[in-house]
Amino acid sequence: MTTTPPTTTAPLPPVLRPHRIPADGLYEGRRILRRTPDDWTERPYERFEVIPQAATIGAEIRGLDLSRPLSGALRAELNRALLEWKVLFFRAQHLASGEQREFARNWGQLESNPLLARGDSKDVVRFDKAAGGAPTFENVWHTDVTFRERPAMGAVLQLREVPPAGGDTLWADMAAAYDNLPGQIRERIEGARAVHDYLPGFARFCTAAQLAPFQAEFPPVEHPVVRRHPETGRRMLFVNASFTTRITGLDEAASDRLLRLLFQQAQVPEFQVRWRWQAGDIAFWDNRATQHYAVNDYGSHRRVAERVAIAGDRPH
Ligand SMILES: O=C(O)CCC(=O)C(=O)O
Ligand SMILES: [Fe+2]
Repeated sequence: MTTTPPTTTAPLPPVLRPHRIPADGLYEGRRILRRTPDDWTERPYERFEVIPQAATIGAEIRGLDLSRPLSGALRAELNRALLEWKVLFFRAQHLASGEQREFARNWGQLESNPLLARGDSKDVVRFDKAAGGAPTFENVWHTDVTFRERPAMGAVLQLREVPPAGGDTLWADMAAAYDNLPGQIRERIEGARAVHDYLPGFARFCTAAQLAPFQAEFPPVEHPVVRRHPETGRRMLFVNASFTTRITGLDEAASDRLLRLLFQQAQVPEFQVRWRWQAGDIAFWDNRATQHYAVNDYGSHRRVAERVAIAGDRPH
């Protein structure tokens, strides 16, 4: 008598479904992007190659030289990829600072950063601890500048110098984090608001004297705990361990309990992508839909990163 080995027909959980990459190397948009409530479109990308790095977040884009001006069509196609993948990676671009700013300008005004910018350009933040530059937000998950009323829409980061090993960056998908919350928690946070404040996040790197001048410019602000993406309409978890200090209307203990649970949800490995940098690589992320974390595992080696951030709108 022959026995058939047991098989399972159960589908993989949604966040782990593999993407189909056809033999010609062009990714055919398997997933469907919701553009407007009545228009569900599925189109492959036409102008570049998209190599997914994880099921829902992160794609390497091949075949583009970002130092060249973008046509409207190419910008639109890249924006569609950004909305779908939330962080795009481009190898070996080696952009001059001006080129990096020009690329980012295709998405809007650059945001000046009085807290972190050093040197003459107020919109380029250079992370280089060895040279006394801005601290990186290592070991803290965060969405950039949520202590502003209008946090950045996105950011373009280039690694100028990489350590011999380590120094990766992780990004996490806040739509997946929201979608995978238990229903009763989703109900509980619907309509909830939370306070965001730069002080606790920066106090880990800066002295009180360095931070004091910015208190008037950046008073604590309130944002919704769940924000709707302005372009896709998707709901996303919008609290982060670096800047979110309190759920409005809850006492401190209840707020801490709920925030801890939400921070933990935002840090689930299945919602993440990890990029191993080479010098000259660019990462372009949708700051409305993600959090990120720079891994501090390279000892005393040098790692130099430069970032420009694109101005965003008020979360709703
Ligand atoms: O250095 C990194 O990998 C990321 C630093 C960071 O948090 C940022 O550029 O916003
Ligand atoms: Fe950041």
